[in-house]
Amino acid sequence: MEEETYFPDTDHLDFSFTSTITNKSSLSSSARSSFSCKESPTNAPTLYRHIWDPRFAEIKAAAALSADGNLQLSHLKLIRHLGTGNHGRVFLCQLKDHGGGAFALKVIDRDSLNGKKVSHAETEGKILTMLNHPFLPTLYARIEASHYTCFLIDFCPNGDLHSLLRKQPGNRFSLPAVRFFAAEVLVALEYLHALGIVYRDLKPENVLLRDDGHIMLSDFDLSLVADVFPTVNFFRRGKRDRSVGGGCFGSSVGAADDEEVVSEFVAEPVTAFSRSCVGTHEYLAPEVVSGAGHGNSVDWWAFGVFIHELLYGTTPFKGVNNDVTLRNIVSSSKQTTSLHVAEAGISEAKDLIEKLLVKDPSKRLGCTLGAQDIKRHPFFDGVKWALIRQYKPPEMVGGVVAKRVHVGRVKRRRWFWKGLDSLMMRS
Ligand SMILES: Nc1ncnc2c1ncn2[C@@H]1O[C@H](COP(=O)(O)OP(=O)(O)OP(=O)(O)O)[C@@H](O)[C@H]1O
Repeated sequence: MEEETYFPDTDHLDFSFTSTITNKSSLSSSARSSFSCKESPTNAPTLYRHIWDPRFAEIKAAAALSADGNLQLSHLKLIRHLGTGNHGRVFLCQLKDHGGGAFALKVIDRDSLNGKKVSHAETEGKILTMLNHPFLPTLYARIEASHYTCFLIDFCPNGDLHSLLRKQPGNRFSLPAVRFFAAEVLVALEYLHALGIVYRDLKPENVLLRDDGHIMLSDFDLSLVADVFPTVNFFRRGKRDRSVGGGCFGSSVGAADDEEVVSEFVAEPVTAFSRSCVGTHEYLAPEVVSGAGHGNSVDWWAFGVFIHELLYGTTPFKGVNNDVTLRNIVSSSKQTTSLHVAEAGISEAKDLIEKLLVKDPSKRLGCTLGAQDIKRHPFFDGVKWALIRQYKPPEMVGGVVAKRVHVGRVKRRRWFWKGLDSLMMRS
């Protein structure tokens, strides 16, 4: 790796956090909306983890004041509206009397949802309770109040990757920045798959940026929850790859002169199966478009489209309208981009994209051996996966700036749901 990349040697790692402030203009709903034709059934238990997280202590202190010991809407102060999605609105908020920490409150008005959307909202609630990962939202509380279901999660003050991409020269990120974001998304997808969750809606709009510039994947309403049957696989690798392989899940079990056999833990939701037509047109995998049925493979396809978009500023199959886009995705002709990027590492990036955008899911990188197979690709050479949380996020136009968000100074806005308003006032 070159010295200026965002994956420096351990000795030069910047362990300090980049404090940042909101990029307000980017907190709008996306132009490329997701769609779905079918949904997954689910329930939604509530559980809390991260007991070491001081925000849980603040929430516990606030909740202790209520009769039932649960956090109520009245414990929260809404600061401003952050955005509106298909299922509800998201607000910036903080606890009224305990500390100044910022949260995002996703408010779903159940009365306004039809059957399919109710199920999507339940799926999202179920998945949020399962997550415990730095690149995924933490569910601090689920609040049921009247016909509202509310999820209290981490606030991401730096907008989303799509908005940030549009601010860059040429609407594209530098290759080291692409590697940084792709690596973090890969780790998040690996974790989701290990839990049996097929994400199904990867796109830059759903990759939010935390205050420290690291990512948070959001929006799980289209996800599919399936069983995982972890396996241990054996494969041969060249000895030069030794530092890249299985990390804490892999170990070497045999060796030749220049090759060794390595065992590797693979946890992919390989039994996940759905015929639902869900996702965002430009990101749909061919098996989704053709209705042949799909599983975990769709996320690895979308990962290829995602890297392409970050690198070239456009998705590879985009047509003049959605129908043409879908035709391009399933057409047998090989898609190549005519866009030219001359940067060190571009041939590795192109190779990775090609291996992810293989139309046959059984031959697509990642579909059999999971994320580890993708981590081993030369595009990610030099990435120290175990230290990924410590890498310094890239500095770029319109990106994070060195100032921590202070919710107390954000101008308070009127919001529109009078019912919600009155619930917030009740003690
Ligand atoms: N945790 C968060 N921190 C900051 N802003 C957020 C957060 N979650 C959501 N937002 C903002 O609120 C908007 C609405 O988010 P939401 O998840 O409800 O819908 P969406 O991303 O548009 O997708 P969908 O409609 O498919 O659910 C997003 O576009 C984003 O800008």
